[in-house]
Amino acid sequence: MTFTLENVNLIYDIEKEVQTLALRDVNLTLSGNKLIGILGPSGSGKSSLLYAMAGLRRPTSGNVAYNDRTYGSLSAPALATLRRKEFGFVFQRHFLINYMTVLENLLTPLNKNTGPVREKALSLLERLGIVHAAGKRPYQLSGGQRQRAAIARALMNDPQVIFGDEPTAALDHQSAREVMSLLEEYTAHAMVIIVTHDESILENADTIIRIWDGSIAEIASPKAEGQP
Ligand SMILES: Nc1ncnc2c1ncn2[C@@H]1O[C@H](COP(=O)(O)OP(=O)(O)OP(=O)(O)O)[C@@H](O)[C@H]1O
Repeated sequence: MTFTLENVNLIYDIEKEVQTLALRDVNLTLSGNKLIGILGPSGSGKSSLLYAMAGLRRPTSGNVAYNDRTYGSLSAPALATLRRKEFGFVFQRHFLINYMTVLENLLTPLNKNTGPVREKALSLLERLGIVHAAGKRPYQLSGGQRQRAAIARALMNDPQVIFGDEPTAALDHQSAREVMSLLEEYTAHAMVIIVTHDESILENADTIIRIWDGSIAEIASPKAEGQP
């Protein structure tokens, strides 16, 4: 899979007196099953970049394309279908539904409760080490367990790309490391893009994009640079 961003600008509150230029003339190409980190200070535009790539925010100008599909030429329902089929999302807050069990939370996005879908959900929970919690409600889990459940839910549709917006921010160091290991493991199947303030969770990243005041300040490939 490949993302191509061309001259992307994103202005919030364009109709208001005070506007924010969150992305400034961003040009970027990303491809392959890699762990990609987006780093930068608070307010620098990290989430805006992630949401523009995920098709959750339309840029004010410029183009974003995923493979051969340019978002600007897709209708809102077509873009929503693309997101549902190809992308998985993990946020800082888990957004699990508290009155449903963990298993039901995994089944809900697919809207199916057939045998094979249940099997898949259970096997994901098994892989993520929380199958014993399948019948529990999210509020009965620890923060780390809830985040694993959120990752399992994001993996239910076999996404080609996983977008994580500060997925470890609410976790202690040990849980954050475990969640990152799971996401790193998933790069065998998909591109994983993580927004974070915390550079330490990106120690195994293939690519690190540093963003500053809405512009890309640097794109580094730490692993490649570390090789002789
Ligand atoms: N919905 C919105 N409406 C208006 N301004 C917004 C909106 N979302 C973000 N902004 C502004 O756009 C700029 C970039 O925000 P963004 O959330 O992309 O930054 P960030 O680097 O992810 O920040 P943080 O690390 O604090 O989450 C900031 O100045 C922010 O105040």
